[in-house]
Amino acid sequence: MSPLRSLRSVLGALSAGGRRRLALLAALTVIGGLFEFALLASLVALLRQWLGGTAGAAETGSILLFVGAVLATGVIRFALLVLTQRLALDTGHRLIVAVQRRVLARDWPTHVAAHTSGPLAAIEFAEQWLYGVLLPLLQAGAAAVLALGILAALLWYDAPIALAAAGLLVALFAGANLLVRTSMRRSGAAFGDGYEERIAAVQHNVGAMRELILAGARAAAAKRFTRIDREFADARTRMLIAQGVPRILVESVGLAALALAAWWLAQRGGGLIAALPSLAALGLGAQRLLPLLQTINHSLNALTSTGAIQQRMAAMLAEPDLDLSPPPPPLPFTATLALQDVDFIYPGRNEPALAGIDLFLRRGERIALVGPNGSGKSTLADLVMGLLLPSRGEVLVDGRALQPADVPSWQRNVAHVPQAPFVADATLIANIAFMDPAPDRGRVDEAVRLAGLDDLVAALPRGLETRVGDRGQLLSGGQRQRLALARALYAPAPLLVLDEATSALDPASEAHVLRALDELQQRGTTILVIAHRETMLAGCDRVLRLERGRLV
Ligand SMILES: Nc1ncnc2c1ncn2[C@@H]1O[C@H](COP(=O)(O)OP(=O)(O)OP(=O)(O)O)[C@@H](O)[C@H]1O
Repeated sequence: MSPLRSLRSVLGALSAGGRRRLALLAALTVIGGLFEFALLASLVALLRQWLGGTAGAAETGSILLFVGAVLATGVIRFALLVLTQRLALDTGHRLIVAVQRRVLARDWPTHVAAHTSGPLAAIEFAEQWLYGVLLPLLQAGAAAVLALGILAALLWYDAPIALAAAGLLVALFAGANLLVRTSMRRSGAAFGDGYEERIAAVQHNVGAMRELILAGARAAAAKRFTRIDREFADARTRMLIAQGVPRILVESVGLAALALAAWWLAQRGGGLIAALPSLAALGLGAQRLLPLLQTINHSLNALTSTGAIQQRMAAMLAEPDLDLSPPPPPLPFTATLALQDVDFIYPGRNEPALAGIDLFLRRGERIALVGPNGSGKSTLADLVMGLLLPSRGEVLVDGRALQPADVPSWQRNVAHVPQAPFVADATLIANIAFMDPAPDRGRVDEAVRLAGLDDLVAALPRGLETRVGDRGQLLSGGQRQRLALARALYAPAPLLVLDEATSALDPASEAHVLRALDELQQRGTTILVIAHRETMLAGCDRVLRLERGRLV
C-alpha cells in the first residue's frame, strides 16, 4: 500500500467528528500560514518604503499594518498552539481507541492466531504517526501557503532570480530525497519490526521469569534483549540520519548558491550597491523560504520513513470495528443442545481437529468429555460455546441451527472455567464479579461458597478486598482455579463448561466442587465437564470419549 493510500485509510478510521476536527485543525494551520505571509508582506512593504525614502501618511499606514499583523499573528499563533495540541492529542486518542476497539472486535480464532505485541505496539505507532506524520503534514500545509506567497512576491520583484532560486531549491530537495529514499523506507520498516520485536521480548522475559531463573538463562535473555534493542536503535538511528541528510545538503548548497548569486548580481551594471535591494529580497526570501521547504520536505520524508508503521496501523484499522450496542438478550435454551455431523479444521492444519461429531445434550444434563491430549475436547467445548464455528455441520439450540448472528446471544447462556484462567491484577471481588461495575454482594458470597473459596476469604485480613497480584500470582494454582469457578458461578448461566477446571485442586476441594455441581444441576444447569481425572466423572449422567477428533 502506498504511503498516501495508507494515510487515507488511517484517516478514514476516524469518526466523522474526528475528521471534522482534523479539517478544522488543517484550516487553522493554513490561516496561520496566511497571517504569517501577511506579516512578512507588510515587513517587506515597510522596508521598501524606508529604503525608497517615502515618508508621511504611507509610512504610518505601513507601520500600523505591520503592528496589526504582528499582533494578529501572535494571537493566531497562540490559538493555534492550544488548538493544535488539543486536536492532535484528541486525534491520537481516537486512533488508539479505534485500534483497541478492533482488537476487542476480533473473533476467537483471529485473537488466538495474532501476536499480542501487535496491539501493544499499535499504541506507540499511533503516537509516532501523530507526531511524525500528521502534525508535520499539517505544518507543511501552512508552510506551503507561506512558501507560495513568498515565491510570488519574489517573482514579482525579480522573476529571473526568483525562478532560478526556486528551481535550484526544488532540484536540491528532490535530489537529496532520491538519495536517501531507499534507506528511509528500509530503516522505517526495520523500526516497525524492531518495535514489535522489543515488546515481544519484554513479554517473553516477564512471562518466563520462573523458567529463566531455574534454567540459569537470565543472562542469555538479557543478551538476546540487548541484540534486539541494538538492532532497533540502529534502525532508528539510520532513519533519523536519512531524514536529516536533505536538510544539511540543501542548506550548504543553498548558501553556496546564494553567495554565487551575490557575486553574479554584483557583476551586473551598477555593481554591488545597485544589486543590494535584489540581494536583500533574495536573502530575506531564502531565509524564510528555506525552513518552510525543510518543513514540507520533512513531512514528506516522514510519510516515507514511517510508511511501514502507517501500513500496520492501516491494516489494523481496516479490521471490523466493535459493535458498541448493549449485549443482546440470551437466546432461549429450554430443552436441547446438539452438534450435528460437525467437522472442525483449524486454519493451516490438514487434519480436522474434530470429524463427524454428533452430540446431544438435554437441558439439566451433566456430561463428561474424556480423551487423550490433543483429541479435540477443548475444540469441541469451543464449538459448543460459539467461540469456533463448525467447518461443516451444525450446532442446534432447541432444535434451531445456530447462525453466526445468534452467537452473541447464545454466549449469554454460557459460563466457562478454563484450566488456566485469566486473573486480573485486582481484588478478589473484582475478579469474581468480573467487569460488573456494581457487584451484587449476595451473589458474590454465594459464588464464593459454591467454589469453596470461603475459607480463604475468611483467612485474609482484607477479605474479598484483597488484591491477587498480576495474573493472580499471589494466589496458589488451586485458589486461582476456584476463583475462576466463582467467577463463572457469579453470573448464573444455564450452561456451565468446565475445561480441566479442577486439575489443580486437592481431593477435598475437588469433592467440594462436585457437591457444588450437584447443587447447580438440581437448579437446572447443564454441565459439560472436560476432565482427565476419574474423580470428576462422579455424578455425570454420561461419559463421552473423544479419540483423534472422533467420538468413540
Ligand atoms: N488454535 C489452534 N490452531 C491450530 N491447531 C490447534 C489450535 N488449537 C488446538 N489445535 C490442535 O487441535 C487438536 C485438538 O486440540 P484440543 O486443544 O482440542 O485438544 P484437547 O483434547 O483439549 O487436548 P488436551 O487434553 O491436551 O487439553 C490438537 O491437535 C491441537 O494441536
